[in-house]
Amino acid sequence: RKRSGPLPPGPKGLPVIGNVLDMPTAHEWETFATWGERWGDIMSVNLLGQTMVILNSPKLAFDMLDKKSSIYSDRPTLTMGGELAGWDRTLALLRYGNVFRETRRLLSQLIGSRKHLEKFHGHLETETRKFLYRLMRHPDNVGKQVRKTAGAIILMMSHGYKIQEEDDPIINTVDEAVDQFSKSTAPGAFLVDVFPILKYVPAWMPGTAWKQKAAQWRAKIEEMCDLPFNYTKQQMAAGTAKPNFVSTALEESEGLERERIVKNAASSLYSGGADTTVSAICTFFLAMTCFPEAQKKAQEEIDSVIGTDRLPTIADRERLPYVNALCKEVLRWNPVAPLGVPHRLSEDDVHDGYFIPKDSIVIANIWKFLHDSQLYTNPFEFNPDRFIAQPGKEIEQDPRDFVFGFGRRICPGLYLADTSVFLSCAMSLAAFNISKVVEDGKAIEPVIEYSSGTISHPAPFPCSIKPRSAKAESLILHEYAESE
Ligand code: HEM
Repeated sequence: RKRSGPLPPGPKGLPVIGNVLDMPTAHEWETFATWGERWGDIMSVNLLGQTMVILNSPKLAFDMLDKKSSIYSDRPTLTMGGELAGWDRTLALLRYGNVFRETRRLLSQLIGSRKHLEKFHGHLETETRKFLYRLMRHPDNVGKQVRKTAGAIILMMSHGYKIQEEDDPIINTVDEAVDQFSKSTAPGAFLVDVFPILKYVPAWMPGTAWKQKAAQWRAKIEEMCDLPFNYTKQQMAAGTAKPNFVSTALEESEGLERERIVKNAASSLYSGGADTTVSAICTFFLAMTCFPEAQKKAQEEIDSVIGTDRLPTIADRERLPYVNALCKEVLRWNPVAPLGVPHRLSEDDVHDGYFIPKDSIVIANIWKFLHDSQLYTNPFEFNPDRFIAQPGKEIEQDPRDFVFGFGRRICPGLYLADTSVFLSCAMSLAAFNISKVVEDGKAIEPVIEYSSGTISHPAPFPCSIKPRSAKAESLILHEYAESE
């Protein structure tokens, strides 16, 4: 192909394999940020002939992925996670085209703006009150309670499904499937992603255990899509369905192709929404355990604005600037998707004098944007005050401009995510004191450690969660009884 400029700079690779051996295997965002210091904000690597462009500045991400989104909105094909395991039926890995556009249109009708979300405010508040109650009863497993709540919120909206308190079969299936997403799409975990031709190797050949794994994962993903969808169809047939995304979309239009699109769009809501929100809310609990000053300030604000006779609601949001700042800092400090999801360029482009060939994979290093000392003072500190107006100091950039990605691929669940994170943080702060676990008179310092992979989670950490007072405890019980 004729090049109309040089490729963006990057480390010199080896013949044929290019930079395959240079690629980091964990916390890639940190290595990419270090590379950026040497090679610049736009750089590229070559992986067996595949160009991968890494963007280390938000301006470039906006100029390319947002302003030129008509050509930067495809997704790369992932042989293991996408083609073989079957994640390519969900929106996050769907190729750019008509099915993609229709799926985005359907999701946008449901949750595409703050206005759309208003009709779910009551639902979100009720589920978050139940979350407080569950957490009070089982304070030793925050992650499990957060996950159950995210599932309860989304499955009601997507399929009109009310979860069972214990051992819900749909929650169990979708959680198992979602857990496989990061495993099956992890860069470099499977040789077949590097040499797609291997997918034709027969499954009986020795050394092909990964093929059986792909088949098992595929079966689980099918179950994840089918189980809740069949539930909704049965409810529709019996005339007992509560209005939900699937029933509304199927009433709008019929046919097998329509069913397929609606089924996959509905499971994209769960698979895209559950794990991400879970990571953000777990980060909140970790931050509150480690930074009691921020917690105290937020609680003082809630007490003075709302009092202690009720829990905060979405309507209180405007009046709680510090709690809002704290939520922004939760999204910034350790972002849920540090590298977003890779975009793919569908036509040759020239940007800032560099030639970017068609089919290049383009990665926005969101983690770097959020830890850039030109945008954030002491970026590694957890400091909600950076988002509060102070004399002589400008408010720092809203991390929500970055954390949800870019262009036509921007997260379709951003308003739902933003509202869920606010409610969980505000209500938990009003109800609980979150602190370090004390053993033999000594406070256990949590280790702040995050997993690699598309969705990054904090490693399990000890924390103590107790109602702030007897009054807070009876408020949690009362609000739970009301919501049931
Ligand atoms: C704090 C929570 C969340 C964060 C930080 C987050 C972040 C992201 C990011 C960075 C992307 C990739 C954007 C890009 O390619 O440029 C994305 C995509 C996506 N998100 Fe979210 N998300 C969150 C919550 C949610 C929720 C609640 C839902 C649904 C209910 C959702 C559904 C999706 C879907 C379906 C995609 C794929 C979009 C596409 O490929 O067109 N996300 N999200």
